[in-house]
Amino acid sequence: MDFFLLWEQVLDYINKNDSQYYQMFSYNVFPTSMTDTTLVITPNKPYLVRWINGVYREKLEQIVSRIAGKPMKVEVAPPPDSTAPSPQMPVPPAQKEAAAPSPAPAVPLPEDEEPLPTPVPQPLPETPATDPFPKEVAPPDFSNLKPKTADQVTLPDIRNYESLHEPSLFDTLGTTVETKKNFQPNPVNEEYTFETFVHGNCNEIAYQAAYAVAQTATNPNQADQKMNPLFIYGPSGLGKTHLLHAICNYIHTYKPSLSVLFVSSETFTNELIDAIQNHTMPKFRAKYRNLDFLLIDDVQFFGSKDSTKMEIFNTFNELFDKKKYIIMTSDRTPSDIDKLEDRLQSRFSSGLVAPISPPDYEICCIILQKRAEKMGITLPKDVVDYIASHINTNVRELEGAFNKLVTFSHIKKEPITLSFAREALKDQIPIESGQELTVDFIIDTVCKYYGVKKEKLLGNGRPKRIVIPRQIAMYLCRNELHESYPTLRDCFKRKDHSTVLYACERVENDMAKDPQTRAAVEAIKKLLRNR
Ligand SMILES: Nc1ncnc2c1ncn2[C@@H]1O[C@H](COP(=O)(O)OP(=O)(O)OP(=O)(O)O)[C@@H](O)[C@H]1O
Repeated sequence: MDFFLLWEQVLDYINKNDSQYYQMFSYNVFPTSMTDTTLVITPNKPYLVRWINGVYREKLEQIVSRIAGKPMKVEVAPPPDSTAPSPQMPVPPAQKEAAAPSPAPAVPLPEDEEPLPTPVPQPLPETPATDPFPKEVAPPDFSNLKPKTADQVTLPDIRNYESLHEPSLFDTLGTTVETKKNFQPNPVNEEYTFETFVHGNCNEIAYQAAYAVAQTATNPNQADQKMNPLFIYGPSGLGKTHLLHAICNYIHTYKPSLSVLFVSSETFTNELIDAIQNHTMPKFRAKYRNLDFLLIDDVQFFGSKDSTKMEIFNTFNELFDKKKYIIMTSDRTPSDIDKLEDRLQSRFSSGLVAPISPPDYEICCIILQKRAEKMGITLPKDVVDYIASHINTNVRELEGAFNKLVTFSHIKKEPITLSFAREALKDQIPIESGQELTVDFIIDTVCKYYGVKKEKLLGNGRPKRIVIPRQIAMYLCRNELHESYPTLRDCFKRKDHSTVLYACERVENDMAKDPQTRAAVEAIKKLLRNR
């Protein structure tokens, strides 16, 4: 069978049976080749490779094998250009008091891509048609929405640097956290909303899904049980807990009458043990089983707690039966949680499993700029670039670096410049790391990337395959090293510094218009960073 036809049938199967994933597969994943035993598929987003391998590959193999009528493997190949980012500025949900916004789709719809043709419907014999997710779901319409007014500018209290760090959400372990309506004090952080969450490739599915789930509070008719439970996973400091807070805040704003409970797995476990010891299980059950939304942070810890597993399972079943939502976060996929028994693993995976990956450079820049904007601080572009290009695996660390910089600048009464930032952040970003970044190193890297000879790049030849790398090398030297135009004129053996100036402007323009140039520059920057 032709692999396109096979893939169409796979999509059709997913549409009927796992419709929460249908859009993601049909818009973002493409079959690329097939042998007798293996179908190779390629997602157009690098994070989907990890997601499919971690969450859905086994299931895909079963589906493909059934359609092909023989055992088949599925191989997930990375997209040809895994470096091209396309982040979006955060789009806030409505601020309207009365009318709540319309629901978001479970997964993002890339603006620049047309949907594939509808798959040929050839259902597998033993697959009952289930309540399919609408095929033509438009992306959320945020066009008439405005961001929240920026808070009053408050400079941090420089006497207490630690207080500048966002409180670690692990600090709340052991405390039951509930929306304002039910408990005092209210530990749900009102700052953590969908509007303050910057989303892009690295977290789009999780963001959209969390937003869609929150919206079911105001649109119960739109509730899609295919997203229940919602399981958000990813490494530390990437905004999983932020999204849980955002859901709580959203419901509190638009539907405060609903009962929402937000706990860490630790709290759940402690309360359960307490209830067993004090013979108060009925009270415990009444608390956990009469909710509209249960949000549990860090469920990876359930794996090691034997005593809780049965209770979790029963709690889940009861909430599911009542069609109440459960949203969980974890640092790994359900199948990677050690010692989590099969039935819990499959419960956790039975809705939408949404990944969050480390942010790319652009997302880090936006987060920094938003933080600065909120504090009324102007952060020079080269400082944003410096921090974002060095600290981009953990948003908590990124924010820590920003807070430290602001504090130091306040204490020393000095403006934030690149050299000030280098000095202030030398513990986080060691200056001596790896090879020194120099004009020569940048030129060598660009030459290597494009496969051109250094003497050609520094020569006077004008073929396009030399001019483009030459201009990109000039742009990178200017942006990464902040060398002056006359210095760069000499380094590049040009007669006039306006050649360098023109090159920098040209590359900047091309990057804005042409994704290929943008991707190339990002790829080279990555090479420079990993030197
Ligand atoms: N995409 C984002 N946009 C804005 N802020 C973010 C984003 N991602 C993370 N943050 C911020 O980073 C900090 C850490 O996020 P959070 O605590 O939600 O991470 P986490 O993934 O739950 O980490 P952990 O697994 O360690 O609990 C918070 O201050 C959060 O607001």
